[in-house]
Amino acid sequence: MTSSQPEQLLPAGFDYYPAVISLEKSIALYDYLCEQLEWQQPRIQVFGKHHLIPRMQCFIADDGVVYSYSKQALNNAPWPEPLLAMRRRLQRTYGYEFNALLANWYRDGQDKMGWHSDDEAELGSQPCIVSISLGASRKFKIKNKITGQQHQVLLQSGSALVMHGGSQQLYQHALPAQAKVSGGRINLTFRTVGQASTKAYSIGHK
Ligand SMILES: O=C(O)CCC(=O)C(=O)O
Ligand SMILES: [Fe+2]
Repeated sequence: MTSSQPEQLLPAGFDYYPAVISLEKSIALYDYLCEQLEWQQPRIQVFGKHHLIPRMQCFIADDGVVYSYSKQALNNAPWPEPLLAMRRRLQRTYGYEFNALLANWYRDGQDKMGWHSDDEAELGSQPCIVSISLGASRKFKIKNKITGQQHQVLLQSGSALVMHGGSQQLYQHALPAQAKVSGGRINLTFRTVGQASTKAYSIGHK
């Protein structure tokens, strides 16, 4: 795990590290997680209509961590050993303790995530979220909530994007569809979720 300076010029609170895992390991982990995680595709309600979310997901968390998705509590999946090892490395590198991990699987370029901030109360006011990318490279967009100014970074396999400080208060982010991308991508977002709150994390994650 590198502790060198982040590469691309992004707004304060977004740090991109292109190669925290070797390409070979990142692809091996992608294949392992595709097969081993219990992927789900929950429904959400947007403007009164029910939709399947446009990606697969799996929520992994310590016992006692409560997470709801559109008012339905999700079961916490257990940590597979390779992700426990990764959590230990990330905790050492970034100095945060993570008790939860939302894994997103974008099966191809049609799968996506809409504009949102990870600003729910149970994440705290200035959360640190470490986002690891495995598989196909995808564009990640960042938008200033007040000025609308946008930034973009290509998230490559084996990279880490660390969101911290005011990144959720001041900006939204999204993973747009990219019709020409045929390969799949898994994204691992390590988080610290408050133990006491039962508020939904993912409302608005269209
Ligand atoms: O797939 C990504 O890189 C973004 C995931 C994300 O924003 C989230 O899980 O909240
Ligand atoms: Fe997010």
